[in-house]
Amino acid sequence: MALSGVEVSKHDSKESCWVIIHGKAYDVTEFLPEHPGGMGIILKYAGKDATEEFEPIHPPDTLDKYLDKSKHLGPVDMSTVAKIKEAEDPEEAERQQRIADKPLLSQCYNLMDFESVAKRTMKRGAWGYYSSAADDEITLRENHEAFHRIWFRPRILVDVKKVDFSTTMLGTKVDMPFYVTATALGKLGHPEGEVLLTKAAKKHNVVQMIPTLASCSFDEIMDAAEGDQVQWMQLYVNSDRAITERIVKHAEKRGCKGLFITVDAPQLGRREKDMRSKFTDQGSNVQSGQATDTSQGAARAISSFIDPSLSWDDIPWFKSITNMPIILKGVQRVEDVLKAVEHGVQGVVLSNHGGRQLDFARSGVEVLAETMPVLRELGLQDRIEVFVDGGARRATDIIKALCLGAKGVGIGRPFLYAMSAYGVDGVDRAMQLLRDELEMGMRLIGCTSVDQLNPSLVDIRNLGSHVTGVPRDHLGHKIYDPLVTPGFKP
Ligand SMILES: Cc1cc2c(cc1C)[n+](S(=O)(=O)[O-])c1c(=O)[nH]c(=O)nc-1n2C[C@H](O)[C@H](O)[C@H](O)COP(=O)(O)O
Repeated sequence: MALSGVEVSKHDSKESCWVIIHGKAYDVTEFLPEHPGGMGIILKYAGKDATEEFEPIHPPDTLDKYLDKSKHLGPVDMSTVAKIKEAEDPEEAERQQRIADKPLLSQCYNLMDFESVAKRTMKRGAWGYYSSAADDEITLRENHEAFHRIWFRPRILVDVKKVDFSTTMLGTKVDMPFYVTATALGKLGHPEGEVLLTKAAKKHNVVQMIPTLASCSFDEIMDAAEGDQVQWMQLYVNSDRAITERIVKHAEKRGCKGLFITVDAPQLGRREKDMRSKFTDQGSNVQSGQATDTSQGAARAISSFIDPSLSWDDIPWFKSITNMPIILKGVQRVEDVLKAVEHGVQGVVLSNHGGRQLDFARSGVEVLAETMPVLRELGLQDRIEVFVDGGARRATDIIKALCLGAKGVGIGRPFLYAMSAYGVDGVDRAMQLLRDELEMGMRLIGCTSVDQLNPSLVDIRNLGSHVTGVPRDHLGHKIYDPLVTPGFKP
């Protein structure tokens, strides 16, 4: 016999707290103090239907995995549940209008177009989470700016009739030299979440990296893959190593072809747009003896499990629990690339986490330019695959990175924005646009395959200089220019 909404609504306090998720009631009273996201966010939905809030943040198997079966109270007759009246929210009404007025997908001509549409159409909390970066977001901007300090030295009079930009990454043949990097909480942007990225990656034969903090469950994302589609696993290492071992072994058993251990996030960065979003749940939560300050937005709330003690000493253990290639994601200087070679891992991602961690960390592409000459000098360039991510928005950014020696380039936000604004068709178009740009870029640089891309094709003399130009002389530019100011009488 299904529970009634009235019955559930009686359990709306810390003393007795029931919530409804996907039409079933759960007694979460005892779980409240352990919830990483704090008690407040659950209590806000005590006695009510919390599905909409729950969905983007938690993989579907969360309750089965973490809530004792005795607390699963069974189905609820949803016709008896009072709909949570979202007070008429003028902002939401305007947002819906912007969605209705958004440009046609065919009017998106580059990856930044998707960002522009997503910014106007996404919910504030979701936009805040995806777009945010640490502190003053200097590194976020530098990631893309750095590509602007790399200029091409194209070759001419090369027969570029046939251009092939396929390559291999960790032994997998891919059609294009980029991959879908791990970005958490896909359902914040689209109700179907990361499985849409899986579908688009399959269509364009590029690799998808599955995030630990995906909204979809790991198995859902693996199940969404087709045929011999290759996926990698991104791992945040849990303080409870038994959980980590279980996740890694399961990923290998399911056929993941790479373990990308995130090493730049002993704790998630302070991302102020995220902190200001509605995920900021007031009140704190005592969790295994430590107060969890949930006023740090979604990022902090969902990442308290991450182990800040992770160190080089752990690498032998990882090598003992898996045969997957191990790649360190978030390496930010050549000395650590050399240590990665010493420790016998198969790859590194030169990355600052999309600027979401340490502000003023250098761009991945600048670290790449520092790294590859040293590896070549030591004859180590074939000992390790070097990937880079952060700020890549054009195929020319990808080509620049490959000229400098990258094996492939990870792309994050653009695919999230494309998915959020236009679903799987958006991601498909984004990848198609990159395909078109790659064809043109390779042709105009005078190369017919990625193995021809080399440092002589780029000028990086300015890459390492972070000096900004002379501050723009706005006054002079705009006002004190008598020759062109109409009506000015000298
Ligand atoms: C945009 C974004 C990036 C995240 C990301 C979530 C978002 C919304 N998350 S995070 O919440 O914890 O920070 C992850 C993550 O799960 N794990 C990870 O290794 N990198 C994470 N990253 C970093 C990502 O893998 C790339 O390093 C970064 O996105 C590359 O920069 P662009 O976005 O400019 O392409």
